[in-house]
Amino acid sequence: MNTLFPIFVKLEQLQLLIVGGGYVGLEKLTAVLANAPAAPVTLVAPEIRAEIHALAAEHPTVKLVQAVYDPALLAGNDLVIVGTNDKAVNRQIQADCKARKILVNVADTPALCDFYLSSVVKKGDLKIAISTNGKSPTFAKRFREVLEAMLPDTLQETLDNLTTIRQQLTGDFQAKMDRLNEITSVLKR
Ligand SMILES: C[C@@]1(CC(=O)O)C2=NC(=C\c3[nH]c(c(CCC(=O)O)c3CC(=O)O)Cc3[nH]c(c(CC(=O)O)c3CCC(=O)O)/C=C3\N/C(=C\2)[C@@H](CCC(=O)O)[C@]3(C)CC(=O)O)/[C@H]1CCC(=O)O
Ligand SMILES: NC(=O)c1ccc[n+]([C@@H]2O[C@H](COP(=O)([O-])OP(=O)(O)OC[C@H]3O[C@@H](n4cnc5c(N)ncnc54)[C@H](O)[C@@H]3O)[C@@H](O)[C@H]2O)c1
Repeated sequence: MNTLFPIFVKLEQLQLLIVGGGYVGLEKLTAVLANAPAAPVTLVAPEIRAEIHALAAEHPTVKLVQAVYDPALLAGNDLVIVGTNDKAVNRQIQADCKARKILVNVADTPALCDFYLSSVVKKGDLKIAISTNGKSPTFAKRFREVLEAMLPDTLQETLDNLTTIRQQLTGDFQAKMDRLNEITSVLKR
């Protein structure tokens, strides 16, 4: 059974620390910025890939710290993503986060993660997060591609129209809900 509970997080209002500046650090930073380009992110590692430096140059809220992990770096962070190539370091960071009640993702060890990153389908304001419960990230990626190809480009127009209707509807809560359910029922056909 997949017991993961999906939520949509406002990263602009939170402090994220990424530990590791290799391929995994790059993959996770790219995923974060693709969704939340103005998220405050600190990435720490003694060696940081050139692509990460390029991303930081484009995103003023990204701060790079060229250093080995130190627990003092956790202060003030709400979320931590760990992706160093040293399993013992990854485990230590996870323990340090748990001691401070900071939510942590250890990219190469699902059992140590408080949360997983998901594969994200985007069409205008619509966002669909996909998880396979950690069973196959590659399936999640492929299924994202399938859904992206399926969704019409007119979707944003539909959402904009529904927003206008939502704002203009009068009556009590129940009456508004009935009307919105009626209007959107065409989507089921
Ligand atoms: C969705 C996505 C989001 C993102 O990262 O942005 C994501 N992984 C993606 C891609 C991807 N990751 C890997 C491959 C190589 C092929 C393969 O292994 O399948 C590919 C495919 C590729 O890159 O093409 C390797 C890998 N990943 C994990 C492990 C460890 C393990 O399983 O033990 C290993 C082995 C490492 C090793 O062998 O050393 C673990 C996790 N990866 C997750 C998310 C979480 C579960 C999500 C879920 O519930 O499905 C979880 C548990 C934790 C986390 O990372 O949050 C993103 C697709 C984005 C997109 O394109 O849409
Ligand atoms: N979840 C995923 O999506 C996923 C995908 C591929 C690989 N992995 C796993 O993640 C790990 C990292 O892979 P990679 O390809 O990014 O490795 P990499 O060699 O490209 O990068 C490792 C990074 O960790 C940093 N580092 C090492 N010790 C550190 C320390 N004490 N403090 C801070 N930073 C430190 C290095 O400076 C470097 O930036 C591997 O164990 C790999 O198996 C996970």
